[in-house]
Order: sequence, then structure tokens, then C-alpha cells
Amino acid sequence: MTIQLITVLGATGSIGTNTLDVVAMHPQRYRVFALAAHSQVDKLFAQCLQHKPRYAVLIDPQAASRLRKLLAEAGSDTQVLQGEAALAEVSTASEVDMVMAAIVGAAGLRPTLAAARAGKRILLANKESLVVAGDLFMHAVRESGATLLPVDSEHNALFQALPAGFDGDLAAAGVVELILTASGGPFRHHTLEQLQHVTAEDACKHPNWVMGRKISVDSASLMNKGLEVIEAHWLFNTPAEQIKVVVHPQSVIHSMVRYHDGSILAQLGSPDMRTPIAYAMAWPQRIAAPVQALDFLTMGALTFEAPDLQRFPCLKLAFDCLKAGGDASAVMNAANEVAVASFLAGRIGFLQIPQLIERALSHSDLSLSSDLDCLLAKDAAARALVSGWVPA
Ligand SMILES: NC(=O)C1=CN([C@@H]2O[C@H](COP(=O)(O)OP(=O)(O)OC[C@H]3O[C@@H](n4cnc5c(N)ncnc54)[C@H](OP(=O)(O)O)[C@@H]3O)[C@@H](O)[C@H]2O)C=CC1
Ligand SMILES: CC(=O)[C@@H](O)[C@H](O)COP(=O)(O)O
Ligand SMILES: [Mn+2]
Repeated sequence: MTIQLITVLGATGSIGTNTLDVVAMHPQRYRVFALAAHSQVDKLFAQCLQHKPRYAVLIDPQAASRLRKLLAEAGSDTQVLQGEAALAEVSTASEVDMVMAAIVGAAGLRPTLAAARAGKRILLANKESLVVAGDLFMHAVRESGATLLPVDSEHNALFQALPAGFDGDLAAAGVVELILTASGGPFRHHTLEQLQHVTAEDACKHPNWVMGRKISVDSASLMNKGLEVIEAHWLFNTPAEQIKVVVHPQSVIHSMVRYHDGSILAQLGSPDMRTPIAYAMAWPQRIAAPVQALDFLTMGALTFEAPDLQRFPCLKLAFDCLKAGGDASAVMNAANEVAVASFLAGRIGFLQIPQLIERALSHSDLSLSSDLDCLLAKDAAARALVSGWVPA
């Protein structure tokens, strides 16, 4: 078996760490080419000692200098690169077979797009790449012949439940609709009054998944599901009208595909990202993943309910932006990133997140452009607007 080389963008995060768990379980199959992060030196240093990548990348120059010193003292051969351009370098190098795209937020777009343009096998966790620039990203994948494999648990489930070789023709595949499951987050039973007082710590206590702080807040506001609706639209060429969201608090069914003949195909599993990560790494084969097997006899009832758009308006905002097209989703995403960071920093309340996004959308001159520079300019403008509205 030939060993495949992987670059992990966002190596120190929740998805990055889970990816390295799967890599460590299959040393005869995978080896790390590069590990990249923003500024977490100590964690990246430990990962470099364990996985011995050829390159380590940090965005922050001081952090990169410190890592370089630590690795030299430890006698490591890993070379440290710094800055955004290095992310693209380690994602497009000719030796690289696959890129795990697990940087959080729109910051992940440029290197992931570079990997797409270079025709790599992309394991896509960074849903924001598709939310900001889905049209041009999918175009780049088609042009280069890159292989795009969804890691996000719902989209990985949909990919597994769609026919093999699905080419985006829903009617030909007999598909009626995609059904995304949502846990409902930690505030599923909260009233609007209670939602006024929740803290960042409350929001980061997801009932089923252990994840980074930004996506945890998105799950709590249902913006995560909104981002995922847009992600599903681009990945599976599915219009908003054929994407449904159902709240399923147990997070056992990861999503479903409804077919014309009345069949519904679902993918089930323990809520552990190492399953979709292993699936994407090995596809079309399957490899073992270090996850707990699902036990039907102890899991209890699986339940379903409709999402409440009054208490969680972010989901409706995302559907509206998808229907509007052009740069609306990029503006929404940028406003959400600033609002979530402000909430995590204790500067705004939870209910201000959708309010700030709505305000940003109504103050932006939305267009139907899908040009990268235009999208990035809209992203920057929305960030500046929302930052100006948040108390220091
Ligand atoms: N966590 C999960 O279970 C799931 C996550 N996803 C998606 O995967 C992505 C990653 O999520 P998650 O792992 O939870 O996030 P984390 O916050 O846990 O990790 C984020 C990673 O990105 C790095 N990073 C942040 N900003 C930059 C930047 N500007 N340039 C380079 N690297 C950067 C961080 O580095 P540092 O540590 O140095 O700051 C860290 O390695 C998100 O898009 C999320 O929506 C999708 C499905 C499930
Ligand atoms: C693990 C994963 O894919 C997350 O995106 C997860 O889906 C979050 O859960 P909810 O957004 O459904 O609460
Ligand atoms: Mn998900």
C-alpha cells in the first residue's frame, strides 16, 4: 500500500486533533506532510514531535519564531514556515495527496481554494469556504478535477446516503429532498427571556459534540444549521426548497435523503467526528476509526421536532441569504463571525447575534457577483460595519 501524505490546516483545533487521531491509527497508510495553525505553539510543537511533518506553519510571526526555536532544541527536522502564503504552499505542494481543511471561519477560504485549484483531494470541514464563495469554489473543483469530500457530519451522512457517483442531478437520482438533522443546541428549551442572559460558557456546552468555540456558538444560535443548509446547496446542487431541517436532539441520525419511491436513507453513528473524518480520508474504502460503537439497546428514544425560527432566527436568515444568492451569504457569514467573537468576548448578548447580522445585511449593497475579490471586499466591509456597532 502506498503511503498518502496529508496536510492538516487547523491542526491544533478540534477537527485537526481528531484527524491526527485517525492518522495515528493508520501509520502504514498516512503520513503528515504539514501541520498548520494560527498561534498555538505548544500544541503544534507536541504534534510535530509525534507526527514529524516536513513543515509546520503558523500565521503569527512571534509564535512561528518560538516554534522554530523549540523544534531546533528538540533536534526536529520539521521546517517552520509563517504567514498566510505558507498555508497555500503546503496545501498545493506536488507531494501532497490530501488536505484536511479545518481552519475555522472565512480565513480558511484562500488555502482551501488553492488546494481545490491544485486538484487535490480535499477533506472539507471548513463550511465557511462554501458559504462565502460556494459558486467559485465548486467551479474550481470541477475545473481542476479535485476530489471534494465532505467532513461536516451532516454532509458526510448525505454523501453516504446519496447514490455512489451522484453527479448533482437530483431528479435522475430520484431524490426528493435532503433532510439535515440539528441537535437544537444547548438552548433548545430556553425562552426568549432566558436567552437574553446566557453566557459564552453556556453556549459552548453542546449537548452531544465536543467542538471549537465558534461552531459551538453557531450550533446554539442555529446559525450552524443555516451555514450547513448553504453548504448542502453547493455540495449537492440542491435548491433551498429541497433542503429541510429537522431537530433531532440525540444527534444519532446525522442526516437523511428522501427518495421518490418513499425510501429515506440515513447515516447513523456515535457523535464523534473521527467517523466522518476516517470516511473522507479512506473513501471509497473504509478504515477503522477510534470511536465507540452505537448501542441500540441503551441509546433510548430518537425524537424529532421542528426548528423554532422565532427564538432562533439565524436559520431563517441563512435560508433567505441562500435564496438571495450572490454575496448575501458572504456578508451574513462575516457579520456572524464578528458577532460570535464579540459574544465570546462578553461584549454583546446572545440575542444580538442575529440582530447584528440583519443590520449588516440591510446596510450592505448586496450584489449577484461571485468574483473572489468582490466577495472578499464585501466580507471586509461587513466586518468593519459590525465591529463599529459592537461596544469596545
Ligand atoms: N469541531 C467540529 O466537530 C466540527 C467543525 N466543523 C468545522 O471545521 C472548522 C474547524 O472547526 P473546529 O475544529 O471546531 O475549530 P477550532 O476553533 O477548534 O480550531 C480552529 C483551528 O483553526 C486555526 N486557525 C484559526 N484561525 C486561523 C487563521 N487565520 N489561519 C490559520 N489557522 C487558523 C486554529 O489555530 P490556533 O489553535 O493556533 O488558534 C485551530 O487550529 C470550522 O469551519 C467548523 O465549522 C465542521 C463540523 C464539525
Ligand atoms: C459535528 C458537526 O457536524 C456539527 O456541525 C454539529 O452538527 C453541530 O450540531 P448542531 O448544529 O446540530 O447542534
Ligand atoms: Mn455539522
